[in-house]
Amino acid sequence: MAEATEIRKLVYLVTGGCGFLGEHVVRMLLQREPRLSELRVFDLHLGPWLEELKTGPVRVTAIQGDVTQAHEVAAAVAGAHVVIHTAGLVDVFGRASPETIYEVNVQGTKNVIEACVQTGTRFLVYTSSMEVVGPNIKGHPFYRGNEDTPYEAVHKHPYPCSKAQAEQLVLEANGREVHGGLPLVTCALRPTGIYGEGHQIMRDFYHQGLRLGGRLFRAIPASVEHGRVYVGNVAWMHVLVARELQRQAALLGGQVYFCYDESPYKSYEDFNMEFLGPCGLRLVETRLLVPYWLLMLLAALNALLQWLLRPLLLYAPLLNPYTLAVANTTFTVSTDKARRHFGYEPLFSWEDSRSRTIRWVRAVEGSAP
Ligand SMILES: NC(=O)C1=CN([C@@H]2O[C@H](COP(=O)(O)OP(=O)(O)OC[C@H]3O[C@@H](n4cnc5c(N)ncnc54)[C@H](O)[C@@H]3O)[C@@H](O)[C@H]2O)C=CC1
Ligand SMILES: CC(C)CCC[C@@H](C)[C@H]1CC[C@H]2[C@@H]3[C@H](O)CC4=CC(=O)CC[C@]4(C)[C@H]3CC[C@]12C
Repeated sequence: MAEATEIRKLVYLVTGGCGFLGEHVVRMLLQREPRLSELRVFDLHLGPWLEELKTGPVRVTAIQGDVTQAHEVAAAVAGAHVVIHTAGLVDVFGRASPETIYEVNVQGTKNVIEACVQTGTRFLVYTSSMEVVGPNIKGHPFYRGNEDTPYEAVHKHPYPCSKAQAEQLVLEANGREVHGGLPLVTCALRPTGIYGEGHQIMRDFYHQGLRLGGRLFRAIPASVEHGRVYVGNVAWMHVLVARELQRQAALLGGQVYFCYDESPYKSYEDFNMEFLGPCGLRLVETRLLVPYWLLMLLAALNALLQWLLRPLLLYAPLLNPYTLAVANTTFTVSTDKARRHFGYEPLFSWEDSRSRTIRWVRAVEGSAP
């Protein structure tokens, strides 16, 4: 017992800790970070599930707050040893304005960095995204690329632009002197498309399939490959990199790492069918019926309708020119940088990730869309 209290001395803060990824990071920290004494969970919207975590040996502090408010962030960061900054506005559908996306993703990240500097917090892990690299607006494929693969990263959409700016801020902050005189140590993780328990878009596809009588219609050629990564492995990578950042600051500081695991490379739709198939949906081949030019036209029409209807209502369908371009461009990563630098191995095998996700989709069955 004395030993346990001696070991438990670290305070971690997870921003966005009630989101899809954030919840997994929070739970993973409680399971796999034995040196944790307090876990602060900061989010705009706190989840009721946090209550059940408050009975364990780690003090779980729920903080309702907004990353765009510098004073709220500084208050939450003060006294924390490590910050894992996953909070972000993930919007590629036009639900939020570009200004709001920048405010949350860029200004929010600036606030987190400044809070670390002001309060003396030394270790910052940022959840970036593969989107900071691509796919680019030209639709160039990124095939089995790694952190050093040259790629023309040209973006226009506010989400990837904001993530790229925020990532750069985090990396540039590495080495800055924090309150107390020691250097800040930062790094960024770049997940590809995350899937697993709690994945809202998977839930939407599932309900859409149910509404269409158990069918989904193929829109994208099966030859277009996407890199996907299981949420539990992304969470595990955050826990591990946060730990190793403290041990190997010189090696890990200022670095970026793609998040990867053993999930197979497949088209976005074929990959989703790995889970939706066993839950009773089937993918109907419609390539001949829906040619790509027609999809582009529909996507452009959706964008126009979104713009025209904006004063009256929010029209934000899944299909728009940006999501179509991303869905239709091969983007896969193949790297071992995280293994070499901090000994990362996926915690969940593909089989395990798949069965956990299927179990979750089955549980979603019957729940309201
Ligand atoms: N979902 C995906 O496939 C990928 C996500 N990411 C990144 O991972 C991070 C987490 O994403 P998800 O869990 O998918 O999204 P999410 O929307 O489920 O979680 C984001 C969390 O941030 C919180 N948040 C948003 N604005 C906030 C604000 N102003 N102040 C405080 N909290 C705020 C939300 O309430 C939410 O709980 C994001 O930074 C995202 O860019 C990166 C790659 C892929
Ligand atoms: C109906 C269309 C033809 C197909 C729609 C699928 C799209 C909604 C999704 C295809 C690829 C997804 C993106 C990709 O996984 C990379 C991402 C990384 C992030 O950081 C955030 C999410 C996303 C942009 C993800 C969003 C949905 C897709 C565009």
